[in-house]
Amino acid sequence: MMEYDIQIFSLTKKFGNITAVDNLEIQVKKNTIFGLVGPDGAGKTTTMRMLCSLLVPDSGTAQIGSYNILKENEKIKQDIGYMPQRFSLYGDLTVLENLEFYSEVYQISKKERKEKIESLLEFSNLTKHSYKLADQLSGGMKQKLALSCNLIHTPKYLLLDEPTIGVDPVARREFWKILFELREQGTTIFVSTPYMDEAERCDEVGLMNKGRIVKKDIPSNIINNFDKHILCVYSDENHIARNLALEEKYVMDAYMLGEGLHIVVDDLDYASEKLREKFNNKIIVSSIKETAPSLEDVFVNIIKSEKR
Ligand SMILES: Nc1ncnc2c1ncn2[C@@H]1O[C@H](COP(=O)(O)OP(=O)(O)OP(=O)(O)O)[C@@H](O)[C@H]1O
Repeated sequence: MMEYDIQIFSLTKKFGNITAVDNLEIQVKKNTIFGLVGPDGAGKTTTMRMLCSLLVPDSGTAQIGSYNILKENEKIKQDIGYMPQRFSLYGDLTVLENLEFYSEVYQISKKERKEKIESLLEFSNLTKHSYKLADQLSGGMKQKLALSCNLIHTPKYLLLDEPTIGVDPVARREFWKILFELREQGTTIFVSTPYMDEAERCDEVGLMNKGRIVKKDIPSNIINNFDKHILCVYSDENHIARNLALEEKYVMDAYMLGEGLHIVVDDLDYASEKLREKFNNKIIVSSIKETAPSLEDVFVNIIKSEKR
């Protein structure tokens, strides 16, 4: 039996002189969640559109299950659920009517339809909202309905393009609970996300930049293999602290993350002593100490070092 459900081989797509996807190679194991993260314009959407045969690559190919995206594009569509960034729900139709509409699109037989819709409503906690108009749902509920519409034909592979963008953290967590359940049921999920807490929940995560994967591993490995130290500074004037830090040769980078200023260094003891001296009399520092790197720290550093 094949170990991988999604295999991408040297996939490339150009738009004029922009190489949106550049010789991309990714393998996604069966029954796992693969997370794609990266700055705007990295090529995530273009990759997904090629994977579900909505866009023809310039070169390279991909295999989804036993299907090749170039040769069996119609068959692939039956096995894939693809939720684009702007998935269209019909706002003036109810939750139930939206699901009925998509059952029609996917030609689900009348017999199967009722049962499938009921189970999806249940699954996504929308049963008691089924007579609400889609327009009247909260952002989180809209996304759950959109996901349900994409599950109506019981796809084996799910491609989700930033499915929780703009959704509040509690609703995002609930959305991810559904993804975990789908994984339990045997679905392989390829999801892009701008949120690092979501990236950390994936079995494997790929950082994409300028059309290429620049880092790919299980999230804990990415964090543990980071070979620099992070000093976290809390002060009354974080932007001044940042500018002062950036003047120093031994400081590789400094940026705000959450409430604190993160300063990237090689030699922790040397840097913290030097920085204390530098900040002294200029700003009030309430704390300066090492903090464990997060996935976001690692990614910020990789993307910045690529720019340099
Ligand atoms: N149809 C198109 N015509 C021309 N250029 C395009 C087209 N689609 C994408 N691009 C360009 O290709 C690059 C990759 O875009 P893509 O949308 O795949 O990135 P992304 O990582 O999904 O970013 P975002 O998170 O902002 O959607 C960008 O430079 C974009 O401007």
